[in-house]
Amino acid sequence: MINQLVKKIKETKAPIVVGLDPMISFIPKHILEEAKEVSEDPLEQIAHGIYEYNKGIVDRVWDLIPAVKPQIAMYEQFGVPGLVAFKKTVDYCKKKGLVVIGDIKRGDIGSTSAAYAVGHLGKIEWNGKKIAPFDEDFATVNPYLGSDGINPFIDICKEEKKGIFVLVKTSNPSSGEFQDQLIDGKPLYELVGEKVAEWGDGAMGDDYSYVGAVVGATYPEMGKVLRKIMPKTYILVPGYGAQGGKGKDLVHFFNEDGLGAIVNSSRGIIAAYQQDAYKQFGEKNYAEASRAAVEDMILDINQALEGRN
Ligand SMILES: O=c1ccn([C@@H]2O[C@H](COP(=O)(O)O)[C@@H](O)[C@H]2O)c(=O)[nH]1
Repeated sequence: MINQLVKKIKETKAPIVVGLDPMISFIPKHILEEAKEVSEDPLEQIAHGIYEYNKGIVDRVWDLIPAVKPQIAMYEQFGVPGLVAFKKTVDYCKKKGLVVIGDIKRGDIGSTSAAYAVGHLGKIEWNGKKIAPFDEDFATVNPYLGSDGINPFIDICKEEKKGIFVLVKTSNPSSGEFQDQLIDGKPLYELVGEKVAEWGDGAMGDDYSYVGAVVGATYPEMGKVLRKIMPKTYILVPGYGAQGGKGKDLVHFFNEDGLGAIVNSSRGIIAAYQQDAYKQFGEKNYAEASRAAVEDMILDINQALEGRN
């Protein structure tokens, strides 16, 4: 799947991911009103609204982008109907030819990690049939439990040609509390980066590894260091837009050939119609506003990359 992701990034010339992190306050009124007709159950109404809202955005941006990143928490909060909306979103995006990164941030003791890996990236066997439960192409993984927690994901990635992005340096303000702690003079995120490169060596695609890394756009200097430590690792870079990251901060996350990183924006794209810059589109045309925001993001990042040469 890493090969497909790289191919799609080259085709679209868009090293970006649209984060599908729906919140009720983002969903236009006309969609929520319509959702009330489909069920008596409030959770099912919300889940229906989420799916229709996502579909509207995906229909207007799929041709511009290589990948989407649905954040499972935004669906899980609405219980089983929410998870059904997550799965329907994954399937719809894949039907549109998009690479799907499930932002699930899992990781546990080996046996439990194996179950997470099967559920999200692998297949179960039942009555002689193989069934892929959630079937994302990539999943985000938390490395805090060490190799035991990561290896089951890597095994499934090799079997299914899928991939993971391991949290290395996260974008949030307090990420340094643990991740920047020095161990024998080295920050923990560097040690994790070294381990990601090592895990990745055993799981190579054509040019990049199935084992990627998450490094926040809000820490560009650390991104520069980590790029060098993990030359064959694709870096998923959240923190653009709503968290303050800008194209000019991100050039060092990329390799010289302009590959090696893919930048996520969620709220900045899917709720663009609520922002001053795109308010003129209006609520009904929310998806058009998202398309304009995607075009602006691609331009911002590509101009920054061209400017460094
Ligand atoms: O370090 C990290 C890891 C993951 N995320 C996730 O990315 C999106 C960001 O959303 P925005 O609306 O673009 O801020 C969200 O799903 C986070 O859980 C991250 O932000 N930082």
